[in-house]
Amino acid sequence: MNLLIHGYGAMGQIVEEVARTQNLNVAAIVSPAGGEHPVSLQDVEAEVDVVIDFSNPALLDDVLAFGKAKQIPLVIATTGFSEAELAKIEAASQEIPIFQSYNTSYGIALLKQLLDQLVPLTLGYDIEVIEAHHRKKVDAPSGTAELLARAIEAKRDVTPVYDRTPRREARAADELGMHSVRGGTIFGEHTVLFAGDDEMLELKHTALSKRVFANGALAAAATILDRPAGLYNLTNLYEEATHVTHKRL
Ligand SMILES: NC(=O)C1=CN([C@@H]2O[C@H](COP(=O)(O)OP(=O)(O)OC[C@H]3O[C@@H](n4cnc5c(N)ncnc54)[C@H](OP(=O)(O)O)[C@@H]3O)[C@@H](O)[C@H]2O)C=CC1
Ligand SMILES: O=C(O)C1=N[C@H](C(=O)O)C[C@H](O)C1
Repeated sequence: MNLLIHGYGAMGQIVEEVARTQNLNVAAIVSPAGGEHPVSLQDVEAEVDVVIDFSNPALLDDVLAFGKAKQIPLVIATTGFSEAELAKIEAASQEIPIFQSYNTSYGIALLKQLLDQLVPLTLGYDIEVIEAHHRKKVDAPSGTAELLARAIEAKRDVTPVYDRTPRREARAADELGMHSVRGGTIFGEHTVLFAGDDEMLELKHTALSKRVFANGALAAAATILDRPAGLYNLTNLYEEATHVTHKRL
């Protein structure tokens, strides 16, 4: 697998490190910051089989154009896309295989499976999503919090509420509160809180390093390499992703 890493910030650098420990060939690195690497996908000359993107939504058009021109699969792990940008990803996936997920850890895939089963049983409980990340994170709420919100919305008639500041009124039953904490070096915590009368139930995922995301992205890359065009995520790659992401580093 000749890998191209697009975005060479905190995650791009960890993907490179993990790829090398797995003896994968990092054929090219594109770093908008420059340095020793090309700053743009247009400058890549190496033979590439798959792209792993941990960058910024501003670069989405470049990533999709590159994948389509080369007819190679993309792993898009960047967060913070608008609905229009997600629609562009879906449209491009008609031409090439694209794995897109706001969280590439296996634990979040498991959490989503749990929510699919649990949320229909929680009528009468108020649901809130609380996420915490490092001080450098620019998007809020996290992509994962949005992913979890979509999973909850699919199973219960709730509407996300991002800010209660301008209101002075009691919480409605159909609210889905979304909360972001930023500070320090927190790798990523996501809690789904079910608050009932005189009791609370919490489902919580904690990333203990950034390697968990790199490992999942590499597993996704290996898995979609030979897939037909289409849009993939950890749910529809569930079976295949299981054994790969559980491999010990
Ligand atoms: N799906 C998942 O499991 C995970 C997703 N992520 C997501 O991946 C993305 C990257 O995370 P991380 O590596 O921590 O972030 P960093 O800020 O450390 O790195 C981002 C990279 O994108 C480039 N970049 C940022 N903004 C722009 C811009 N406007 N135009 C051009 N280039 C830009 C940066 O270049 P420069 O250095 O020049 O600014 C850098 O190479 C984020 O969206 C994050 O939420 C992160 C972890 C897990
Ligand atoms: O920026 C991060 O660090 C992370 N971003 C992703 C998100 O927005 O959900 C995934 C993970 O939580 C780390």
